[in-house]
Amino acid sequence: AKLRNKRSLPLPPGPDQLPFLGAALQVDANTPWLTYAEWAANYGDIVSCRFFGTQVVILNSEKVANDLLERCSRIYSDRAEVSTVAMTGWDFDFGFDRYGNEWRLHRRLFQQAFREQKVADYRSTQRAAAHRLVINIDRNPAENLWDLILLCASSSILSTVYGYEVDSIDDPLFTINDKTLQTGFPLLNGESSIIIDTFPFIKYLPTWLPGTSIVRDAQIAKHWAQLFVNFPYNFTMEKMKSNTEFSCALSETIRNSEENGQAIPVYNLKKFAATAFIGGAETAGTSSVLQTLIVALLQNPAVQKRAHAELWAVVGNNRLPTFEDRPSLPYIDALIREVTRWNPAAPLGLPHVSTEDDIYEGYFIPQGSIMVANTWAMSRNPSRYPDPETFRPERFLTKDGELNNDDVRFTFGWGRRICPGRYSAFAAIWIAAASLIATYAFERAKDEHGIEIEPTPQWTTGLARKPKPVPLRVIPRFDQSKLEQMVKDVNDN
Ligand code: HEM
Repeated sequence: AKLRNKRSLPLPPGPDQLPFLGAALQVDANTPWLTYAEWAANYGDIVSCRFFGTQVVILNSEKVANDLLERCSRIYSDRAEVSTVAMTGWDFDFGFDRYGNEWRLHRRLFQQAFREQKVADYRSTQRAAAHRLVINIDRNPAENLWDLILLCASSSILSTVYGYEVDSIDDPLFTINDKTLQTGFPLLNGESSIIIDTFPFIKYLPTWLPGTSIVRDAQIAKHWAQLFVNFPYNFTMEKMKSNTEFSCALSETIRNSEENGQAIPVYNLKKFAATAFIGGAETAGTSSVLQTLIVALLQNPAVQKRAHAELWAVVGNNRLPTFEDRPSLPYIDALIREVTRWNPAAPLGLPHVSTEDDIYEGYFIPQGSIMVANTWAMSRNPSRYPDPETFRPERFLTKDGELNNDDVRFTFGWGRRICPGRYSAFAAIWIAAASLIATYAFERAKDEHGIEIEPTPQWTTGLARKPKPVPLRVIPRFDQSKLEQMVKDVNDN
């Protein structure tokens, strides 16, 4: 009887539905978060709709997302079955795992390696990657900046996880990383998955038939995904054999588990490590935040000036910033928080799925609902962030210039699924940002008439939102030998 009562309650309000398609045609596929924000204005903080057969619930405020995904995390921590994930070999990423014991094991391994107290161990690695970035910028044309940032993010995480050192864009692992993202990522969106779910027989057709391009593309993506998982893993195994002192997050995990007498299967070890690699290198991660930072600096010269002035006052002109300077540089932290708020790297987070029927504020939320937290709408909440489109790091400072306690946690997800890489991510981003701003000025490019070109990037769409490269000029603040000397000084100390 109780169940019947529940089911007689209304679903949360939402837009009109078409038979079969539901509300699918009303959503702007490039910027769904904007459509959802419009619905929020019409229907409120919790909106329901159907896409094809699937029940979707969109959470537009931090309060509602907290009430459900955080406080009732026990029943809101599953993920959707996205058929293209396995087809592309991207099931190496446990972020896509269904809620259950296997996910729990991966999550536990990950948290041991990336918990808040542990990530201080990775500082020298993160610093080395940031220094390599500023040296590489000196030696490369400005057009390469986006690649060099990706290289910095990948090399930092590769060194942390696998003890693998990448120095240049020519490293084979950098190519594998790049190809994995380029071939896999476009197929992981809802559209490709819906095509396969709606017409599952496509999977079984010979790939030369027209209409099977998704299947063909998925085979290529899978090839790269397998290299992505196996190549660095095999590297670490070889190193561990030849050098008993060799240490990285993966080797530590293996040695700890052997000491506890609970050896972990290779499949799970590979997945734990590859998930850290993909999270650290790209998806929503470090590189897209740094690229967005560059766009923000170009668009807001006064912000760049203030950030550099703070660095100059604290660090001076004879050395590079280090993690020890961090407490004295609150504006740099405020700047990074503002970057993640202003253009959240994952505007709709990563959807959760509910595993039981539930009731919230008189509305029925059926089991199996896809729960989408609209991070974008939360970042535009005018009562918390007045004039939300304006880029203003001061939002995160108190009157006395200290960091306030808004740590933009909502940009990292919710409950049991909250991003477990967030401490490591913020540290890696911090040292890279401080090093970049201390050593270079980023200025707008000029056209042939000497007129500045507006730095308005195109943004990628899909799960992760990041800016495509913008034209710019990169002006060194030090000559090359001085820069190299300062890098050397840090390493010698
Ligand atoms: C600023 C950079 C980053 C942002 C904004 C970010 C954001 C997110 C978000 C929104 C989620 C989904 C959470 C949810 O389901 O509620 C997530 C999940 C995840 N992130 Fe991050 N992330 C970042 C960096 C990283 C890094 C550097 C790593 C790895 C070292 C990482 C590893 C993961 C993993 C493993 C998950 C899946 C967790 C699970 O499903 O249990 N992330 N991240």
